[in-house]
Amino acid sequence: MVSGKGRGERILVTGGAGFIGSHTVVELLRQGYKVWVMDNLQNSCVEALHRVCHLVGPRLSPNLQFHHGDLCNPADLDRLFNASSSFDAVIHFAGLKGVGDSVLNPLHYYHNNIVGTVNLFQAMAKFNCKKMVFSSSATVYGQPEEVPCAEESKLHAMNPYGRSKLFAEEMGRDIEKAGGEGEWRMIFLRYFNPVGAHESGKLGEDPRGIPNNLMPYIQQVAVGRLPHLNVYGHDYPTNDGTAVRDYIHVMDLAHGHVAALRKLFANDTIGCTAYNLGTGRGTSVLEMVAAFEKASGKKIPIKMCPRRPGDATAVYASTEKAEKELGWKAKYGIEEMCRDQWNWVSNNPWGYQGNH
Ligand SMILES: NC(=O)c1ccc[n+]([C@@H]2O[C@H](COP(=O)([O-])OP(=O)(O)OC[C@H]3O[C@@H](n4cnc5c(N)ncnc54)[C@H](O)[C@@H]3O)[C@@H](O)[C@H]2O)c1
Ligand SMILES: O=c1ccn([C@@H]2O[C@H](COP(=O)(O)OP(=O)(O)O[C@H]3O[C@H](CO)[C@@H](O)[C@H](O)[C@H]3O)[C@@H](O)[C@H]2O)c(=O)[nH]1
Repeated sequence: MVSGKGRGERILVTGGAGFIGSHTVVELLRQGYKVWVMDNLQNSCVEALHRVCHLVGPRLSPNLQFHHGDLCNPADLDRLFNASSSFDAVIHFAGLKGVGDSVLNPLHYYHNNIVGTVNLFQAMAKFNCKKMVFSSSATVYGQPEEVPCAEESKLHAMNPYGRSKLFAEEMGRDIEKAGGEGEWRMIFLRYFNPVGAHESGKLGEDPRGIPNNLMPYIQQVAVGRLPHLNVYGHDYPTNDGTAVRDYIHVMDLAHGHVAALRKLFANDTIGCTAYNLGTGRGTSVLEMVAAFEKASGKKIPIKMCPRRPGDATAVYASTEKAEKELGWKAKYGIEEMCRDQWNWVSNNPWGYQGNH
């Protein structure tokens, strides 16, 4: 069990204006860290960070600095590392995340996610900041041969997005191996399906365009932006025929990042280690729809459709390693995820920027 508050360590958070990043920044500030967000706002807006400041209040908000910059531009990284006299650790969220989009635009994904990560590693090496928490994904398990997915399972990417996560992990392992003992410390957090929102209703997921993922799609149906939910596949060998996933509350993820940071600072033999962040529980698409209807009091019309190519039947996490080594365990269930997601979307039906 790794515990204790941050002692003012200086943390660079790439992609910190995004969905998971903004929720994590709230927790980092509350735990006493000093945070620099670097984001090019290609899938987010600065309003999310204004709200973070509002949530943590005037005492802690001066500990957050925003730097508009692109990881694909090494000069942006150099400027930031120079201006801040380097960092104690980096949490690397920045990346593009659309599975289907990555199949259509592979070069765009490799450029942004791989070149961006190479540049970040180079800046970290140059400025001697060698601790990183990286946003990996359950996507590195591909179509899992066995569930629950354990960290030592075979890794297999099925699309350019997944390959960009797997390559980044492999890159990290190579860099760590090439360094001296204890020189680099890296934790790869493999998230399952992040959903929900901050309990205040001030922060949440605000995707651009038509959402690809289940919960953002449901939330837009609930507020009348979309007419119905397409349920992809109703002939899976599951209890109700729909696919099963491990949904995890974004605030549980935020706490998972704080636990990972503490581990990085406390343990000089961590090397490169991967942890699943999931609940260990599987929920079907129809169960998720029912839970959201209950939380919101809204009917979500559905249309049964064929399976979405590439989707697995059931994916959920083995959670033992994170529990044992990070002292972290998800607290929230699907009721709280749906409650907080509804609170966010009912207060912000058009996201951060109003009616756009
Ligand atoms: N949300 C999920 O379902 C999920 C699941 C598993 C893993 N992940 C990973 O977690 C991370 C965060 O995901 P999210 O859901 O918060 O996504 P998000 O799109 O909301 O946040 C990503 C942020 O990174 C920024 N960004 C992207 N490329 C950048 C670049 N080159 N330079 C600077 N900033 C850049 C974007 O503007 C955005 O603010 C991503 O790496 C994603 O692949 C997400
Ligand atoms: O409109 C929709 C959207 C999704 N689904 C289904 O809902 C389930 C969950 O889908 P989705 O929310 O898209 O998540 P995943 O396909 O499990 O992938 C997410 O979770 C992975 C594991 O973390 C990440 O790697 C991916 O980036 C992220 O998109 C799947 O069975 C989908 O077929 C629908 O039925 N209708």
